[in-house]
Amino acid sequence: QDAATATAAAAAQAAIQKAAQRHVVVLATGGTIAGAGASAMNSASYTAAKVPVEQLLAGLPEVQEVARVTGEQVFQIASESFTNAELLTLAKRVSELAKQADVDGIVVTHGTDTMEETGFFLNLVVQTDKPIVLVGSMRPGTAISADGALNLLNAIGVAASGDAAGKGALVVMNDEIHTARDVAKLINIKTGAFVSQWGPLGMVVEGRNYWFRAPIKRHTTGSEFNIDEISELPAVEIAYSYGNVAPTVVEALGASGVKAIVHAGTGNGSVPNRIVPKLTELSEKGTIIVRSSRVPAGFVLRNAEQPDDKYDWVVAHDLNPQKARILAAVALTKTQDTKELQRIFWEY
Ligand SMILES: NC(=O)CC[C@H](N)C(=O)O
Repeated sequence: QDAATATAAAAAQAAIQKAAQRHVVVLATGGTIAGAGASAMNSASYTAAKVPVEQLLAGLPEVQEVARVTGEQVFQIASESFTNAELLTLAKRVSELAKQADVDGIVVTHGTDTMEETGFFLNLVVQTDKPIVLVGSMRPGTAISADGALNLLNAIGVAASGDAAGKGALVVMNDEIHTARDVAKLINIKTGAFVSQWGPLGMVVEGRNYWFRAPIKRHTTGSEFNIDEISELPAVEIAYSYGNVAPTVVEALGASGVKAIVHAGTGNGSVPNRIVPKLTELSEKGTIIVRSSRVPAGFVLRNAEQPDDKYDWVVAHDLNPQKARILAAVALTKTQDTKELQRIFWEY
């Protein structure tokens, strides 16, 4: 028994040492994980995107046991202010690093507000099997029970582990490993903010990954999209529906010349009677209409609630409106054909 225990302990130690030799690059973009508040009591009132990556890593000496880590400050912003320009810059940098033989994994520190959008974008366009792990925090490092340190340590550990390879872009938060494709920020204020409606892929406990499932949708090396060939993203905007919604927003979006409108519909992607003729008019003129839902779980069925075949609309499958925006923009870099766009929405 003792011999077996000693052998297992030695094997675990050897695995840790091997992982510690792996090189993980931390690309820092800002958010609460780099936030600072006035006092330890400030868990929700603070300034995001203050602390530079060197300081984040210096405050976490434990990472040296997990990987050889280098930091790079890409941006220092709150993630609600991300634009397509930041998405492109970041994805191109991730792609470059992934091609380097001396890089084993990439971590992106990010504000939590739009982490699901950036994560899904990287999942779609970076052609690599190396782990890409997004991480953030809900409390700034200055707060009591700040969650950033363990989240970052876990993210670096996942990025350094061989077992995270080939699973696409991941989000590691609150001890859970999620596919960036499924995960969404569904709770604000609380540290358990991120939920995947189809469940997390696994958990990290005491530096070890425990996997329970793998993504089935196309991503990274299985994707037909490549950031190295994308220099611009077309304008795609979201129109939100609710009782008494006026056609003003849809009309303004149409007039602005957007390439696609994601309709964040009610229920199963239902569209108010006043909005339907506005959207059909736009799709007849060539604007792509993607029917999504403001309901955070479930999925939109083609030709249920609205005759998508007749109107030549696309349904967003289970993607929430903000993720549907990302996929529509990426897909439109390759095709304007609605049948092709619908295929892409089923497959990714
Ligand atoms: N918890 C957070 O990271 C939110 C901070 C900020 N709004 C952002 O998304 O960057």
